[in-house]
Amino acid sequence: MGSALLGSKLLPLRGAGAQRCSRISFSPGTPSHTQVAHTLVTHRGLCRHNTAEAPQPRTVARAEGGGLRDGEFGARDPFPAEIASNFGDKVLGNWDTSHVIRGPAGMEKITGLKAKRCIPCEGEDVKVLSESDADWMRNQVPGWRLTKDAAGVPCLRHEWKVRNFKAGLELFNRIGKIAEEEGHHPDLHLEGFNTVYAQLSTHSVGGLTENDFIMAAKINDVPVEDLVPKKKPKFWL
Ligand SMILES: C[C@H](O)[C@H](O)[C@H]1CNC2=NC(N)=NC(=O)C2=N1
Repeated sequence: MGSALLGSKLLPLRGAGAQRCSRISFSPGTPSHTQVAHTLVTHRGLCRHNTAEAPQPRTVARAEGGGLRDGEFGARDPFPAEIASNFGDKVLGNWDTSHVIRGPAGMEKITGLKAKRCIPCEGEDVKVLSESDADWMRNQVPGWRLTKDAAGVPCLRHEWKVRNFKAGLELFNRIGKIAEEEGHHPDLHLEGFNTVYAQLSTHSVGGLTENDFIMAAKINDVPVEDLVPKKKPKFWL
């Protein structure tokens, strides 16, 4: 079985029958997706499927410079067996499923919303986002959904089930710490002793701004494993 090196992750490649992989590349995301330099690898080796054949010499994947060669990066070409299996009709998602291409681990620390800081809400640079911009940016804050608050103002909302009331207060504190650092504050609710929800909108302009998405991305990094109910191990008999 061959493998490819992307950043520091080794990706297993499952060949369907013996194939010589010349190059693995990755397809472009949505046009406005920030195309960042990926470590493009070339994989020279034999992607083997049946192990009956004698093992062939396999060169180690070699990482090349971060440039996007030939202007394309995308999923590797499908193997004949994958085409024959009609895999195109069986993949998950609908025609409009938007696939977010993730860069190598750690990249979001230097790009994207998490690396940004909120700007003063009263400044003239604070712009209300259009519905389509808000909808596109929502892709970068998994777990948050676009809705409206009680006053009908567009906002981002995230809900957590916590172990108990005390855990809910602790979650408030962890989120509050970020809000104080950023000078941008969510509305926090703790209901029924174990349901926390946060709503983000920019009150000074009565709508959603980039500040709200920056906060949502940072709140997504808050550790909650010790606050949410322990996952019960599932045993399938
Ligand atoms: C002076 C202070 O920066 C402003 O009042 C900030 C505080 N936090 C804020 N948080 C949110 N969500 N919206 C605001 O308009 C806002 N304004």
